[in-house]
Amino acid sequence: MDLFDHLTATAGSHWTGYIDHEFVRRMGDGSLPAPAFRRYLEQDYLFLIQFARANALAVYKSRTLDDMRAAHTALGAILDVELSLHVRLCAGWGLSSAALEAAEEHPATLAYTRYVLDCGQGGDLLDLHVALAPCVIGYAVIARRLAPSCGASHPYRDWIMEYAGDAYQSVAMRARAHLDRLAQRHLTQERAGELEKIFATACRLESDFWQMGLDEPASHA
Ligand SMILES: Cc1ncc(CO)c(N)n1
Repeated sequence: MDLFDHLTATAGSHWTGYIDHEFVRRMGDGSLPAPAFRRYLEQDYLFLIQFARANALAVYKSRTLDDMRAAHTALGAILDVELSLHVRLCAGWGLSSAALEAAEEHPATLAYTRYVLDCGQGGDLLDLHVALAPCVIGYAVIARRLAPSCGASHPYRDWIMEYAGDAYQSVAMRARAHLDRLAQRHLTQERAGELEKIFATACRLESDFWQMGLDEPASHA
């Protein structure tokens, strides 16, 4: 069992509530209303910007070149791949770059992103990577579960295939392996409880992020 398996097991319903959230299920069966998805896409653009900052913080917090390179690679993947794909996906859903730039952060976006940044600022690199694990690795798990039921005309195919595709899956696998290397160096019995709490909190905040899409669908477009 690696650290990620341990964290998902101890997070229990916080983890399953996140990966099995109604938003995810309805995205999977195609019944998610388009305005809910648009709201999610708009806020996820703002999320990704803060997520890039969190990875930049991981570069800064690194004490070894291996850690620094791992965070730098993740930062590059967000800035050069994920954000460009996201902006293109948004355009396909009627959200222009101007609309994305004018969007304001929803409290659920603020809460989640600043929580992750605070874990990194107040803690060390392991705290930060544990706070990031539900995002990076969680999305790979979610998309892999949705992919088999995703036919050619599925409305959310582009999103599902982006995260289920080899490029993203290997980013997530590398993050998972790196998390385990960090744990081997820094995880002590005394720290375990605190890290489990960080992971479970991040899962709850991811669930709130899905819920925001359902509760506050985009009014425009
Ligand atoms: C809210 C959220 N969590 C994780 C990811 C994966 O990068 C994302 N794009 N958005």
